[in-house]
Amino acid sequence: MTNRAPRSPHRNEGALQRPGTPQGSPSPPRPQGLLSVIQSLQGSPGQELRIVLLGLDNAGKTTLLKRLASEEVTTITPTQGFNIKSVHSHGFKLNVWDIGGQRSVRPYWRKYLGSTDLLVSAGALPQRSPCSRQRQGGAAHCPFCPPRQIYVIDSADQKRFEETGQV
Ligand SMILES: Nc1nc2c(ncn2[C@@H]2O[C@H](COP(=O)(O)OP(=O)(O)OP(=O)(O)O)[C@@H](O)[C@H]2O)c(=O)[nH]1
Ligand SMILES: [Mg+2]
Repeated sequence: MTNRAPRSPHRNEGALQRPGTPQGSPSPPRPQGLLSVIQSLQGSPGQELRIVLLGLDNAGKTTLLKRLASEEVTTITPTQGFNIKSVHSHGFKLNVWDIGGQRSVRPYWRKYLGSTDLLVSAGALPQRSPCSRQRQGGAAHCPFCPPRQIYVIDSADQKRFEETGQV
């Protein structure tokens, strides 16, 4: 049994900010959920998409992955490396990579980010992480992993996950 740190405050830290939203200004109404973003992506033949879940430890990535795969979420331990699941949803084959967020794993994040269709950021990413610059303005492109879309999970998403189990 692994001792977990208390829930970290970073779960929702910055999560209300969409990419490029200036700090301090009110968030604009969120026009679409994660499913809508997935549906907006034109996948390869067979509508196969590579989705990477990235975020600090304890942000809820593995929980989200399990919910996507309609699995029980009672036994969740910190992810040491990564988990991958293929989920069929709404005509898409979603290859979802859940990357561990602990500090010891973060140096390896960029190795998982090549050819990514959709990066789902669970809460704020550290300033020096591969994709953090994209979230801060949209102009600077990460040389390692230009995903086609970035979606930042916000508190409304968290609430919806908890209440309905839907993305
Ligand atoms: N209240 C609440 N708790 C959640 C939610 N999602 C996950 N949790 C809990 O938060 C804890 C951490 O969730 P994980 O899914 O393991 O977090 P993670 O981002 O995968 O963490 P690492 O694998 O360490 O990077 C678990 O105890 C979950 O039950 C959520 O939406 N709401
Ligand atoms: Mg995990």
